[in-house]
Amino acid sequence: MTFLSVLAVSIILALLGYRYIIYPAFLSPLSKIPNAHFTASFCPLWMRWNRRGGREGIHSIYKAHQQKGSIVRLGPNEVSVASIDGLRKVYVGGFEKPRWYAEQFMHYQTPNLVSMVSPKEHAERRRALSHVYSKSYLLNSKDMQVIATAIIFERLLPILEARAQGGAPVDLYQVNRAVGVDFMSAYVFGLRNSTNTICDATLGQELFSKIDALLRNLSSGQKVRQEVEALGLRHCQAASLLLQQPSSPQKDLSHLSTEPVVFASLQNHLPKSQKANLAINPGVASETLDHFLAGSEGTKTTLTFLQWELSKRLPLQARLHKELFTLNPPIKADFRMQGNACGHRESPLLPSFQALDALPLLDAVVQESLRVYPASQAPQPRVTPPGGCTIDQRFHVPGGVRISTAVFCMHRNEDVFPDSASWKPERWMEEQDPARLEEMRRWFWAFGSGPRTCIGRHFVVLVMKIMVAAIYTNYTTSIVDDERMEQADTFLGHPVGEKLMLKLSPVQKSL
Ligand code: HEM
Repeated sequence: MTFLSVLAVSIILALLGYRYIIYPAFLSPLSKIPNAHFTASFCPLWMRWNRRGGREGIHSIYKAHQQKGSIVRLGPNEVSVASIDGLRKVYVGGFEKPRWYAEQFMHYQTPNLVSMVSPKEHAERRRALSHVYSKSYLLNSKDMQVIATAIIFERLLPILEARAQGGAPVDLYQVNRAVGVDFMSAYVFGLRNSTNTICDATLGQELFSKIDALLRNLSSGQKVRQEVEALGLRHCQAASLLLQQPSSPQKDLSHLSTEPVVFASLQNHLPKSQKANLAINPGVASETLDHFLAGSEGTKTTLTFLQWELSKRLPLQARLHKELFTLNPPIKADFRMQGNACGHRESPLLPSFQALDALPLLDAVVQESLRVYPASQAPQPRVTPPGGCTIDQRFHVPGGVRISTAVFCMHRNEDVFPDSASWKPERWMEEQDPARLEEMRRWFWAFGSGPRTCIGRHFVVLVMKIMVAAIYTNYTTSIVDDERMEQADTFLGHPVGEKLMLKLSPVQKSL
């Protein structure tokens, strides 16, 4: 080897050393940020190891925050923040999402709210949907009343009642998932076009195994994607037909029907030229399919953990039951069973959603379940803008860096939520200091914040409250089998055992 080639190799090695070790570890502005692991400043392998097999590495990130503060460096070009200032800068500030979202959440090769990158396109879509997902709209929605009446009295309670009478345990994880997707599909596509996975368990199994394969990137992903997209398109076509029919007054439950609320709102916001087109608009198809999938995934995790925690506390169930009986009318399952569990009958009315929403213990139970067991505990990544940003008034993060907050790290802050891993609904009711309560609310981040906050948040909270009220007005629950009830370290953190067997006992007998 000649002197010149040795010199050339040495220069190249020195440049590489500077580029990949010296600069990122000692000279980059990121070098001032504490490293989550001693290799994090120059090597991405630590986080890659933590993320192996689809994991999120959330416990390692949390531990790093506990030891090193509210901002930590996860890799040469990646940081995690867990502070109010961080949330304000990154999420309220509207930093862009990385391409990962588009790859993961696009349907029909067309973006939807979750996967949209362009802020203008995103703002237009939000405008089309904000109204029908707003709290005031949902709490006053006749469609939602009809949907809830049909699902609770026609589908859910007959099945639960049959199980409670027969003493057979119920897998609440499967029930919650079915309730979530049936509610969502009814609100999006109209009650007549909704799935009925509560009553049709075979349909449910088939649908949920496809959704799991799609969302968990199993090898069958491409074929399954086509099948799920075809299903979404069929729902859209049915919703489109429903919109074209003249509406008729509702006489009894067997003829119940509702608007395809979300589908209609999207159609109404299409430009005139596209409205006349009979083919389903791909943007509408992509958006509605995404909500359909969120409906299946969103409610099941938090609700299942909520029921698990309540099942360990009989006195709390008794308090909740008492509160639920103040509703007028209470959601009672006192109907005559007729042959098949899903048969039609004269139905009692539900209480108003405003009254349901105002119940303090119910609210605290749902809020605490969303705090300890949110559907996704994972980091929500963004990319810093070209000028970068300064976090906590101390740390400058340059442009083009992957930056994220994980709800797990916000909700497990011991200074804000003492004994943070414990499920204590009382903390939302018994805190006497308004400043501390306000602080808890500021750190509560189950639905994200800023322009990309969850559009379905008021919808899922309402569905969860209806569901908890329907069950705990009528039954007490106790655990039969809760094997592996810990939350998976994946983007969607379902219970690892994917089941929760509970015994339902009619409430009068046990309280
Ligand atoms: C308990 C259940 C749910 C939880 C905990 C939850 C949580 C979240 C979070 C944290 C985000 C923000 C993600 C980010 O910042 O990148 C989000 C976004 C979103 N969620 Fe939910 N979600 C739930 C259920 C639902 C449901 C049922 C829907 C159906 C409508 C839905 C629709 C969406 C959409 C469309 C976005 C994207 C919003 C945007 O980028 O503008 N979510 N959700």
